[in-house]
Amino acid sequence: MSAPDLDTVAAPSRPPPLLTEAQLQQICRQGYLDLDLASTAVYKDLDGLFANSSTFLDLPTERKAQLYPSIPGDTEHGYSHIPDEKEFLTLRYRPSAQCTEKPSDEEERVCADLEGLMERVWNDLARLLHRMLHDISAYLGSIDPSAWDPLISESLQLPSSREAATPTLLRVFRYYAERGVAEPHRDLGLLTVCVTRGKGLQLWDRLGPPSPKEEADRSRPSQDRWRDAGEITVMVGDTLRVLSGNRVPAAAHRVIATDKGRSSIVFALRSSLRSTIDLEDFGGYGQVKARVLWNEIRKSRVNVNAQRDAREEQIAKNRKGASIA
Ligand SMILES: O=C(O)CCC(=O)C(=O)O
Ligand SMILES: [Fe+2]
Repeated sequence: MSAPDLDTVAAPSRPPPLLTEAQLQQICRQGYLDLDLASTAVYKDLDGLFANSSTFLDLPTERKAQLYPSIPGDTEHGYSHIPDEKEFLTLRYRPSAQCTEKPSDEEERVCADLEGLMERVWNDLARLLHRMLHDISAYLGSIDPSAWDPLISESLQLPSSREAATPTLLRVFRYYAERGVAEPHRDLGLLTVCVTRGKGLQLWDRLGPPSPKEEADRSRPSQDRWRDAGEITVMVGDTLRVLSGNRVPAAAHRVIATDKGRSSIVFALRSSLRSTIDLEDFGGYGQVKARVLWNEIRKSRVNVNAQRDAREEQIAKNRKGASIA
């Protein structure tokens, strides 16, 4: 047989899979997956971001809040401080300089480095998760791998303004020693990457063998299925669970307090609220507005990063029926 004429051979319609069969099986059955990114460019940027965000978080609280103001009660963009628990900086779009007190040269340098790194990490992790969504769809067979494109195309690069933003976010956390926690929950979006320095993040193992206590009392699952997360974990969120027709579970996780405290970088890829989702592309019927789906999933949830009194109020409201998530 003669060699094919390469000029006439069509390029493959999508890249070869990033995840192995075993990794796809793991994430589709367990809802989470450890990733090794040590040899990739984004790993260096993640290291840089840990160092740089730590310099930023060492600034006085008042300065951090002035440099990256957040809307009161809204933890989804800007600097947030939960007294005695944790602090974090969230970006959903490129921040505009709006600091009322002029930044010092040193602050300007720290913020410019921080924003540059956050933008690079955003773009790289968005690409990685986009590719994972393709792989998961091809693996399941019921979802058109390109079905995700209209939901996430606006989130693949850090949006340039608040108007262009979607719910997708990148966040750097500092959990205080002995106090920093996040209650057990599932994320709302499609896929979340958690990069962790120090122990504290734990995932609920749906598949592990039952403990002797569970064996003894099968009606009451025990608490010992919490497993420490590895350095980089990708977790399934509830939007992906719903759009997969419950074929892929969302990962239950929590952060427990540790004596040293902990730092983490979290990138949560979530659907744009402007699209209409064609459920036929996901193996279902009809259409749903992305905003309606988002609101349904968010209903009765406790925002684990809200101020303590807001969380307690939400938990009390949900006490009859809904779970913390
Ligand atoms: O800090 C982390 O690694 C995870 C935090 C978390 O689960 C969340 O903010 O949803
Ligand atoms: Fe989470």
